Amino acid sequence: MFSTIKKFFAFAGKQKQRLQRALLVNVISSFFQALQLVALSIVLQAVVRNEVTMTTVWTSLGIMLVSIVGVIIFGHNSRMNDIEASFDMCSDKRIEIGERMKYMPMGYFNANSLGSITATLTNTMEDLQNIAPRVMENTMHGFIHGGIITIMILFVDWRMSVIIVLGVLLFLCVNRMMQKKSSKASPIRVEAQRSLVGAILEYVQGMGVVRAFDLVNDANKTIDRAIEHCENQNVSMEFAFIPFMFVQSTVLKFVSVVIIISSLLFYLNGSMTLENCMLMMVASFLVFSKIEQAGSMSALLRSIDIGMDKIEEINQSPTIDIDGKDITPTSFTIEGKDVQFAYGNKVIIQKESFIIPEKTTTAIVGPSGSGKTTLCNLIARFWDVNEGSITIGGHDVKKYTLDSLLANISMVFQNVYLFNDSIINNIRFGKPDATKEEVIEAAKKACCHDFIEALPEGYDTIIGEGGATVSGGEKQRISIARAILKDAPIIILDEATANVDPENESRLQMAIEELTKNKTIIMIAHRLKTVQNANQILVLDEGHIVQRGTHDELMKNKGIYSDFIKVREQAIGWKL
Ligand SMILES: Nc1ncnc2c1ncn2[C@@H]1O[C@H](COP(=O)(O)OP(=O)(O)OP(=O)(O)O)[C@@H](O)[C@H]1O
Repeated sequence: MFSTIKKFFAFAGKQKQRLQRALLVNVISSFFQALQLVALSIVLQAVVRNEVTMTTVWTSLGIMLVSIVGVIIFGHNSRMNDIEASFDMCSDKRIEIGERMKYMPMGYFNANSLGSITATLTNTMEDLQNIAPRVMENTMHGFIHGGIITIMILFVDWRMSVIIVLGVLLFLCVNRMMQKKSSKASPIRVEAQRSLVGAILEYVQGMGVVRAFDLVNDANKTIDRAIEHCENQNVSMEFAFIPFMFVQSTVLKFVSVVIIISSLLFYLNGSMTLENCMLMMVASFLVFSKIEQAGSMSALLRSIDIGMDKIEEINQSPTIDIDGKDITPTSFTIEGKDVQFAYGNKVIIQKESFIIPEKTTTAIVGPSGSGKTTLCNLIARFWDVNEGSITIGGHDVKKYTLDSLLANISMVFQNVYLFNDSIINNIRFGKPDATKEEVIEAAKKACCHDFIEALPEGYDTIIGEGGATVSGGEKQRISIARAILKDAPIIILDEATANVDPENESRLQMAIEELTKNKTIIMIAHRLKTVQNANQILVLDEGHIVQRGTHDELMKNKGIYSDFIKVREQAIGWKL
């Protein structure tokens, strides 16, 4: 229990001091609460000695009033600070993780981790910001309050303090057993929540497929199972705690009874005054009320503990430019030497070397799955090569910070992702400080100005998440406008025109020509014209560069390239 509290403060980062201040104020509030016992002692003393006067009434009333006002002021202040600091702590963590994610290797973001990341940044964070302050406050307040009353009782009769301390130790033993049980149940519960979020994400993302193939019932079954599993884990965790809570509570009640009986015995044998005996009877309930509350809340400590671990696990995941330097290359020639890369055990690029001279166009062609996209992703360091090296301007891409590397590269993907934001902001991703005029100029060059202007809100039109409210061709032209605005010297382009209608295709082609003027271009080429005009063609097959040269050179030799062209001429796979 105490290790989790300690961990919570370490986890709090910048908010640690505020949380500690809140705890200090909580201690003061507990002192004020304990004053009730002083007021009670005065009244009992006066009643037993038959000396009740108006002074007794006013004094005890005054103390009670001070106690209540103190508890309200300090308790309120402590709670407000605690809640505010917890919200700030979680928002700091979310921002920190968001920043870190930009520098994590792409391998981290697979389908498996998506549910886990989402669950951690939503559910777990929500739990931390909503539940953690209450659990921490109640747990700490309970023990501080109990501790203060025990110290006060020490001055009245040390024997009672010993009984209370023994009772609390017994209580802590049971609580420890509950924490152990919790340490087994909580990870399963957290995992069940992660699976549920993963299943829901998959369901929503795959909604198109679900409908197209009428899989609504099958998909529902997966979600139903995840919901049921999550529910079962929640219920079984709660059920597992109930016996411990019951025993904890019984221990405290039992110790209260021991205090009452001992007080009576001490009074009967003359070693305790009547007023102290009565005071102990009342104190026996006061001292344990908050501890009992702390005990039941502490069942949740383990979930908080695991939540913090999950968050830190993401926050401590390796980034890829830890040792990078801000490099400004003087040339943009790209060179790969003995590049080998595998996704897990599956080798995709097999010890290949290549040179892409600056301001030239290199077309990468090859069958589906041959590794074209992977090779481009290695150049932009979405992934790190396993062996060999890739350099830009003579510097290994691993030596750059990610920011200084990506400043030199614009990528236009086959699957364009637009954010749920205005069109102007989506284009500004290429250059966040661009003026509206610059954005419009880029949009004109990318042949998307006209359709944007025709939209009801023009450049301020909000695009749905993933760019759902614009067509595929329009999305691509917006992404080209982004790249034109960025004006990076290296362009990596997945020239995906296969699914675009002829009118869109010619516009897209004009946009691409504008984008690629005077740049170093690496293009996964689909159009024969592009391939024919490229300065160099790399033909990939099963991760090997099996042929390289210009179109004319490659056509002179028999091989996969000339076969491709022949097949293409029969209108399969390539566009003319
Ligand atoms: N993130 C990933 N994790 C594991 N395997 C992957 C991943 N991305 C791609 N692959 C696998 O790597 C191989 C090469 O994929 P890549 O996308 O580079 O091929 P490609 O030549 O660009 O294919 P296409 O022309 O169909 O887009 C494929 O077998 C693919 O299944």
